[in-house]
Amino acid sequence: MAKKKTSSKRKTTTTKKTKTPLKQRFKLSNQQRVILGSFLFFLGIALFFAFISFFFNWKTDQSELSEFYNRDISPKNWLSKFGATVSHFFIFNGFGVSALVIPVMTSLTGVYLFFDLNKKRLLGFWFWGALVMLWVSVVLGFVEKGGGLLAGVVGFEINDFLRDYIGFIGTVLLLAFLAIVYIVVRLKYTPEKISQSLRSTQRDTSKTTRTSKQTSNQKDKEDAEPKPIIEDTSNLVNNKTDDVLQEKEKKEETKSSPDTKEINLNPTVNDFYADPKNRDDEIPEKLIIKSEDNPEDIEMEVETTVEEEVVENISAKLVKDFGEFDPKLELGNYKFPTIDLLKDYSVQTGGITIDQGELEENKNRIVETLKNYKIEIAQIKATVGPTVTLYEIVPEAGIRISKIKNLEDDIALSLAALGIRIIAPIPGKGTIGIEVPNKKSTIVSMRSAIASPKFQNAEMALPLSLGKTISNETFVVDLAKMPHLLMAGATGQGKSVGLNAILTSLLYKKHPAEVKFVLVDPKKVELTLFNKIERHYLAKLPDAEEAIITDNNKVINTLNSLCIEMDNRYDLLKQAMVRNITEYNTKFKTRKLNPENGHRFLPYIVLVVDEFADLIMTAGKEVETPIARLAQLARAIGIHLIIATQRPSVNVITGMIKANFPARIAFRVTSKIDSRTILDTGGADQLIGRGDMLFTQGNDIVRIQCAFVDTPEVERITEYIGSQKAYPDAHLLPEYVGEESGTGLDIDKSDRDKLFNEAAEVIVTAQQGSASLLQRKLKLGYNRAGRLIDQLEAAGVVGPFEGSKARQVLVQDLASLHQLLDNE
Ligand SMILES: Nc1ncnc2c1ncn2[C@@H]1O[C@H](COP(=O)(O)OP(=O)(O)OP(=O)(O)O)[C@@H](O)[C@H]1O
Repeated sequence: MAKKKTSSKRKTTTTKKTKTPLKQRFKLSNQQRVILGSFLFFLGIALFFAFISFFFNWKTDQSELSEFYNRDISPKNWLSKFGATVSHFFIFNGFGVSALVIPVMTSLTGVYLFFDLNKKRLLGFWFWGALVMLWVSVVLGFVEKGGGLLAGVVGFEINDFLRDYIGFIGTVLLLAFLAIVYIVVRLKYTPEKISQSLRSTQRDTSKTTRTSKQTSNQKDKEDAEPKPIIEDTSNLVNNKTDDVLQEKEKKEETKSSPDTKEINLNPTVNDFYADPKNRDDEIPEKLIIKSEDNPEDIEMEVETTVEEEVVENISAKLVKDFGEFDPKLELGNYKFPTIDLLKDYSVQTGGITIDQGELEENKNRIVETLKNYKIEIAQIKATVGPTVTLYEIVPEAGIRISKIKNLEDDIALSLAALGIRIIAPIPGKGTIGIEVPNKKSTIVSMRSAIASPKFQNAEMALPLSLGKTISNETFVVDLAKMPHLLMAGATGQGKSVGLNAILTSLLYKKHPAEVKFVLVDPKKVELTLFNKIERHYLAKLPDAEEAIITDNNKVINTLNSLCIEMDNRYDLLKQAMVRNITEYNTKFKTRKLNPENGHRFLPYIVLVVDEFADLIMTAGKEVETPIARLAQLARAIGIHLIIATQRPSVNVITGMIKANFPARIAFRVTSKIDSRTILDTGGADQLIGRGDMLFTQGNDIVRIQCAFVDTPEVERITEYIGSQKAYPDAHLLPEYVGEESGTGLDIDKSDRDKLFNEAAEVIVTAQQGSASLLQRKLKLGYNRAGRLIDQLEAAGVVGPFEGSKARQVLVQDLASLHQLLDNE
């Protein structure tokens, strides 16, 4: 038993193993194909001549067949002994006259192999050819007496056999039946088609007599339909009708094979136009439409155009083979932080409680205060938020809103409460809003902000869950749309918590492959917790030890490096012919961009600067320029800036910065002026602090209670992420060689880099003096490219360093460059 089992097992494995190699073994190389093809073609011709001459010489040659090895005897067959023997075998002993099919098929096989045409079609030819040959020889068996030239032995014997068993009539009927089967299956002729074709032939003949124009004999054959007729001048003329039908039948198969051209014998005009559309991989064909109904018989020549082969085909194939590129694959097992890492503060504070007494009291005070100013109220409505309650007032008819607006400060004073803000009117509504702080404020936990469906279902590039609005709705915005955010607020009002809330939002929603943070923390303590996720989420300069930047000098390098990254990304976008990072990444994911050409998946980069004022004070323009440049240009390529400052004074938030940061968050500030600097309007000075903030994205101002995330929570999250498998290093930004690291202009000619001349040519040709260009073109590291640029400067090819801008190229063209270098 056991033995049997093993043997059967072995059997199955061997068959499995041999299946593919066998197929491969029969796969001919191009050379072999051409050789075998031409051999078969000529063999077919030889056989044809041998067969033909056999009909004349068979009697004399037959007696000499037994003397095959005797060289003195030479048969009369045109192909001598070979011809006589083979013909005798196929014609006399085989199929008689119909054996002529064999040389035809042999030559045809040669042609198919030579041109590497559709093999399935060829097999069809062989199959039907063999059947026709057999059928004809059996039919000829009726007239053959005792085997011979007409039916051959095979035909005669089969005929004889059939007659013995089913008689003469039976044999005739059987053969007739087989003929019908052939016509229907192979030629696809039905009685209607035949009669139609007959009718059209009649009409055609009468027309031919009427007009002497139509003389082509071929037309009769082809005009199978009274509908518009398509004549494929390149193909059809020489095709037999059955070839054509065969092709139609195999339409599906031939579509994929560029060597066959299909034609519909029974086409409608739609078919005609649809066909070329579907076949973008074919050679152009000239088609002529002749309209039967048109008495003048106008010929229209239609040239089908060939669509260029598009790159998409390759990418589609790549996507089919490997699937879409998944940037997350490297950290495929990465787990997003869980919601339970965040604290639920509602347990502590008990959520928002509506104190009816407080509401009533406030209402009365508002009504009374307004009465003092002779403002009658028609209606009042309260919305209780986490920190403030909004009283919406509809004044009596005839009271001008501007009057209330002017009395804003007096009303606030009369209500005698800190944090009162009057919105007159509430945008989009005809009402006036008075925000009064709640006696007992509620903490909006980051947990609730993250868990809210609004955030969870947000389909945004960089969703931020900032907190809750006055009507208790979670406020979610897309940083990518802002596209940069300016944050200001006096010390202790919730800025750092706000930054943490922003970073936490992104950590909960974005995979490490999708977003990278560049963190600048001059205070050195606020963002240190994020060090733990350096190899997951942070980006840094190649030579930086710590990813979080605390040193102001390094900030300048990082900002300039980001500018280089921005330029590089723009170059990539340009090459990919897309307008923004989303389109670029989509194209990259669908494998339409080749990584070998420098293309890569681009993660979003979020630059967070805590304490911008400090930076501006110490570095001034050096910081302002790259920041402004990034703010102006970086939106399309996925670099977004979040800048926080304690001092929203005009020398910190300059006009240039302000103009490029339409989205702003204001925590409580100490003066109306500060509020104006940050928001362009008052209001931030009337906030109550502790995360109470105003957010604007250019138009409306929304009051939000910022989500609260405490240090231990951030620590838990960063630990959770940090303990998982990470990338080998933080995301590396392009190297930036600052001014101070330049080697000066006294570079010795003999110290020049080997690639100096090549680099000079690249720079002069592109008329762009940038190290990153050299990096890309000559595939260099940034340091070497930087050195080359310095040497080029020393040689007078490029101008001096101009901050983040590319250096000026001082040589106009290659001829001047060569002249310059030769004269050195
Ligand atoms: N959203 C909030 N909800 C509740 N309390 C908050 C919120 N934000 C801040 N606070 C409270 O205010 C305190 C100070 O906040 P935070 O450290 O963010 O201020 P800051 O503006 O960054 O101050 P500094 O500029 O001095 O660093 C926190 O410790 C916290 O108690």
